Amino acid sequence: MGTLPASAEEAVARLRREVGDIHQELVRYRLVVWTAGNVSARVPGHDLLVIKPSGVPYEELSPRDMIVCDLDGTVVDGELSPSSDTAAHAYVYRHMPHVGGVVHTHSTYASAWAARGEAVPCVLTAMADEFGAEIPVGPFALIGDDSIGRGIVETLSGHRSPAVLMRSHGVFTIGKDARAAVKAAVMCEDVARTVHIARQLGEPRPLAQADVDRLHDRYQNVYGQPGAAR
Ligand SMILES: O=C(CO)[C@@H](O)[C@H](O)COP(=O)(O)O
Repeated sequence: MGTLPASAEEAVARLRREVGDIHQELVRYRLVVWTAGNVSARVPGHDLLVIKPSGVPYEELSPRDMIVCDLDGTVVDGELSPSSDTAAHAYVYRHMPHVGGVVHTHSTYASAWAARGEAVPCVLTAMADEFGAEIPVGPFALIGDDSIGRGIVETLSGHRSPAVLMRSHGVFTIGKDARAAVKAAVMCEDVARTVHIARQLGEPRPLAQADVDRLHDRYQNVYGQPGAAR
């Protein structure tokens, strides 16, 4: 096991609290059952990430349980085993330097689209706002090496969406920080549900690309309070 640089200790302590606490949002928004989801955050200025421990019930998570890993997924600081998706999170951080947070869930409606290997079409203004496009499908990949991370990066690189439906598996989202990635996971499940319901009654109508662009620009740059997180 490596050693945690002294220069990272303050940021790690903060991220252990934030990452531990934000897992409750997965429960609150019903994105997970049992322990089937995880959140990580990049440690700014360091090739390190903070991620939840594998298989620990969310109600038992505490800041000291959070694991610090390097961007190869090797544990640097922590007593427990890191999430089984650590390799995927680490791969994303290595190959997408703008990403500060990664989330994985098996949320029901989004995972149903993943089971069909079908992208969620951009047919709602809320999708244009948050995703700026369809929510794409990534390749089927087995857990245990860089396959899932590679599929996430190959699908989302150059794509507006912060969410990808990994075929036959579930949702991975990215964001500038863990909160942004969690929000993307919440919104992904919401629109996956709405579009699924719409499709039971007919074919949803597509949005014009120009309208998608305008809506996305407004939401990403104007919506909410100046300087506040969206
Ligand atoms: O999809 C899988 C396993 O197939 C994982 O995402 C688990 O569902 C969550 O694993 P931990 O983060 O608790 O290790």
